[in-house]
Amino acid sequence: MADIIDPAVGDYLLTHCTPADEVLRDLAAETWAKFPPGAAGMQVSHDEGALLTMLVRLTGATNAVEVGTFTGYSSICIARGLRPGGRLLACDVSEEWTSVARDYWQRAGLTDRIELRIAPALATLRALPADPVIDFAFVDADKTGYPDYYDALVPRLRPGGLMVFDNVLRGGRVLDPSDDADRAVAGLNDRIVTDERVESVMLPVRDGVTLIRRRD
Ligand SMILES: C[S@@+](CC[C@H](N)C(=O)[O-])C[C@H]1O[C@@H](n2cnc3c(N)ncnc32)[C@H](O)[C@@H]1O
Repeated sequence: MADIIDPAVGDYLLTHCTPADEVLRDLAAETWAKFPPGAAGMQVSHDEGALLTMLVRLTGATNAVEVGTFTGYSSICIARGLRPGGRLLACDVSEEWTSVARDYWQRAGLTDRIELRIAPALATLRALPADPVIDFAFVDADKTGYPDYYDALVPRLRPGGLMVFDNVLRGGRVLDPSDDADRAVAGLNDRIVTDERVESVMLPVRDGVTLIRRRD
């Protein structure tokens, strides 16, 4: 996905947040070595991962959900921010990609914190209890599914809980959507700002992230 800021500034950002540890560096290197750029490029960047860890910590989360795990970078960042005893439910459809994630969860000592559910994420989310008990959710999967993920997650988010949606700018194409994925994300972006259940802010981090907090 095209960066929306000057690449040189993007590189500067990468070197001005808490550095990635060896596990995350090795995971990024293995992902790029093993998969074609079109797939490897799906991985969240290091600065976005650091942002996720910080947001999870600031939320004091113990119960987190991720939609779109791939090889595991963002899941490690989320799981590391959870309070002791916290759990992350990681949703994906790919055994192949998430087998890399499993290896790195092991290396990071996070296997007791992360449960992987291989199934279409919407079915997984809809099967969760309807109670508002989720503290933190990160959505980074198929873009046409974003509106449904939002609708499944908002009622399950506790008051004060936080959701993060990735790629909300679609390389800037939300201004003039050209395909179904662009239209789905642009439509959801418009809907979120009128949803009185939540407050939100869109940040120009990489391809754009929206932070959505359920009102108290
Ligand atoms: C952009 S990647 C996620 C990147 C990941 N957050 C990371 O940091 O590496 C999108 C992932 O969503 C998964 N995905 C696509 N459609 C899905 C669906 N309907 N349900 C669950 N996962 C899906 C893909 O298999 C892929 O691993």
